[in-house]
Amino acid sequence: SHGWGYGPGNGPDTWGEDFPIANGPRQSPINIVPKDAKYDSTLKPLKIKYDPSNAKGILNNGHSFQVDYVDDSDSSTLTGGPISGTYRLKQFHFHWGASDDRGSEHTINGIKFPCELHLVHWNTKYPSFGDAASQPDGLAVLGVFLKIGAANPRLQKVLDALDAINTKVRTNLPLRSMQSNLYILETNKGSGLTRSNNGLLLSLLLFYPLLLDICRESRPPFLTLTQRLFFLVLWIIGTYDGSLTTPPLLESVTWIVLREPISVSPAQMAKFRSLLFSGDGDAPRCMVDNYRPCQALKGRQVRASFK
Ligand SMILES: NS(=O)(=O)c1ccc(C(=O)NCc2ccccc2F)cc1
Ligand SMILES: [Zn+2]
Repeated sequence: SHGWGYGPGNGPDTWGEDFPIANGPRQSPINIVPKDAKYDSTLKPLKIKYDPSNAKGILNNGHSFQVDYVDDSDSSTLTGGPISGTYRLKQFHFHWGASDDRGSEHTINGIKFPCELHLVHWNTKYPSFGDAASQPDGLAVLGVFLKIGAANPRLQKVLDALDAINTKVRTNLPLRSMQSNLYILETNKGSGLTRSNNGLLLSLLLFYPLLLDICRESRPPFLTLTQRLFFLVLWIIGTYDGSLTTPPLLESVTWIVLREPISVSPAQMAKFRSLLFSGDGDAPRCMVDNYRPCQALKGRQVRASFK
């Protein structure tokens, strides 16, 4: 039988046949309406710690491409925000459209972004990702929107590796040339950094890509004093209890969607779209529109970390 996918015969509308949870009470993605999100002052600062040496391999799994991480230690973790305990980074991947008017899974006031990055973490109170994936508090996925703008040099390193995984491959390719440099960044919420200090916040956002510096060949430059002084504030536009957005659609994800998008250039989007759903030897099918449409909220509360 043909597996699930995003085509006419096996797309999101057919997933409920093999995965009845597709119509469950906490499915993802959703449309986020900021004015309906509840400001939650108890949300702690999000602490993101990513370690350069953990990037393991890059893989085209026939639905997206993902960069897998070694997750046998707490060297790349997510804590704070709405979650309690420590969640380990397992992999990150993307969803994108055939054109810039669509591609993201979550939407904001119905607006679609051309691409959405998912950083997938699992709760270390469980022995493995597979165990955590079936628990209501097992996973936490950080969702970051990409918007069309200047080319993102950090993203480019990942995209350069795509030539080697143009078609669905089974094994992880070594990422020798893609040692990632991700920084230990404390975020803080209330230290006088209000929305009014736009200047400071704006300059902070210049450092923002550091967080998502998903790979850089050179040795990480030592953070300058000013960088140390900068606390990165990550505004959460919506956090809610949801699910995996692809089969098995397990309802085990605490979603944390960030407000600030990162940039991607049209040429870089073309690179995403050069990937194939198909495997070697199959008729080539461009990997585009690999996003699930928004699902019903079913009474869920969406919380935000800012007014
Ligand atoms: N788009 S997303 O919501 O961020 C998402 C994240 C991870 C998966 C995944 O790991 N699937 C395989 C899988 C699922 C359950 C158990 C083991 C697995 F390998 C699927 C979707
Ligand atoms: Zn995803």
